[in-house]
Amino acid sequence: MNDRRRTDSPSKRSPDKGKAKAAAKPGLAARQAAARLFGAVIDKQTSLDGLLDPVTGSPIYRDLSDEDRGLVRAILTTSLRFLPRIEFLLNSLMKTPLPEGARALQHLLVTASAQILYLDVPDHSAVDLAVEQAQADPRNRRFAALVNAVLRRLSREKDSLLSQVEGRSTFPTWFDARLGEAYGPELARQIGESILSPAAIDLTVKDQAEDWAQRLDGRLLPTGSIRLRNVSGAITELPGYAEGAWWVQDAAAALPARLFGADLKGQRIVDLCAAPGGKTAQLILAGADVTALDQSANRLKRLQGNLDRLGLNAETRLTNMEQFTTETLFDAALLDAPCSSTGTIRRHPDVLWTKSPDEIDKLALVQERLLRHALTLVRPGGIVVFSNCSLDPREGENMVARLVEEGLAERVPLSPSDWPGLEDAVTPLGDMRTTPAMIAPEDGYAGGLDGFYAARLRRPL
Ligand SMILES: C[S@@+](CC[C@H](N)C(=O)[O-])C[C@H]1O[C@@H](n2cnc3c(N)ncnc32)[C@H](O)[C@@H]1O
Repeated sequence: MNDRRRTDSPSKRSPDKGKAKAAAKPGLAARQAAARLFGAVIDKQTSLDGLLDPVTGSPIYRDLSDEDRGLVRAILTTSLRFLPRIEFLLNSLMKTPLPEGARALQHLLVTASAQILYLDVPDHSAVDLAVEQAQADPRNRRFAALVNAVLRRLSREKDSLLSQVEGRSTFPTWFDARLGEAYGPELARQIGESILSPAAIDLTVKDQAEDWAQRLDGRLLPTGSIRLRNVSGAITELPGYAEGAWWVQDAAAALPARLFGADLKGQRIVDLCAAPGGKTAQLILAGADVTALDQSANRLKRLQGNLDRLGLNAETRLTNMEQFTTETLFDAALLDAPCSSTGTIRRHPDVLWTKSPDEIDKLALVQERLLRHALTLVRPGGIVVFSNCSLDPREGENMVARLVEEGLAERVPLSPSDWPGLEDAVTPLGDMRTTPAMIAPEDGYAGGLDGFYAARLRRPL
């Protein structure tokens, strides 16, 4: 339920206005901001969404004009999408590696290279501004000539350099290894390619999906979601938004709630990690009586706002689900657990640079704990759907296998024939596994799905 429009396209550049007073030259403030924010992602593992939040984000970003914000967003997402390729090329152009601690210089070079290689920014302007940027920073001043030489060469030899890195992995080495191990080299390669372009915007509609697809010039996907073409303007201005006819939800994110079945009338379902509420809304619409929990007050407020707009009701509870107990056990529970989010790399290309393998292993343990608790909240025979947006089986398949083996949960397998157009997403054991390589592009609509895992489990009788 992300109502804000995100774009990777650089806005037309214009002189920095108003707040960017420090800028000596038009466009310089945006480049300086891009390099510093890139450093915050790469060196301090700060999330890009957090940094670029228009209200609570970094002042470095918030102080920019709207147009510069668009440019900075484009530079950052592009730098992150193509980082290993950019670094490879930069290394190949330098006679000696940069000094170990020269992080600000590295960030400057990467963000300038992203503009030259992949963005619609005139090369000479990207080079000139990068040199000026180096001169304005005492840490980088002595490298200004190097910046000039390397970027000019990058610009001159762009075509041949780009062909050198075509097909080269865009992931950190550790993630490449994990993907290869989980999916095999070919699928891992396809998932790698998927990160190079931004994800499409998908909508879940309350009803009349075909009509809405027509009205919004969207493509009705086999998942039931509507995929939009390039949206120009705010998503909130589209027909149906104000009246609460639909909400933004990746097509894969709309699948886990469907594992309970289409008609949930009379069922009491607890949505344990509910905010911002996309899946809660689906469960309510299917007829369930929903209790929605989240431990974040801000996010629960967003969930309530979203449900209000959609005209839907749920009982909401601000609580850590691990401390939540109930006298009357629920018929079913959805646990859409906090995870590494590696399935959302097309939308969040910072994820792989802000998460480490150790963190993923720790998150898998948290999810296992949450799932064990979720199973105690439903009646014997009750269903628990576990889901997350990770591509790593440690957080999904492997963890669920342990609980099934222990006898704490029984799998209620999905049948591929119940998922027309998504048969490949049903695993041999009957779980749902989507990847960004699924759903081919068609008629100008982008392809791809977020990487999601979902298992339908039953509490044994
Ligand atoms: C992946 S998001 C859920 C997305 C949501 N199901 C949807 O479809 O819109 C995970 C949510 O779990 C919440 N969360 C994480 N740990 C929790 C816990 N122990 N108890 C309750 N909520 C938790 C987070 O605040 C976050 O909102």
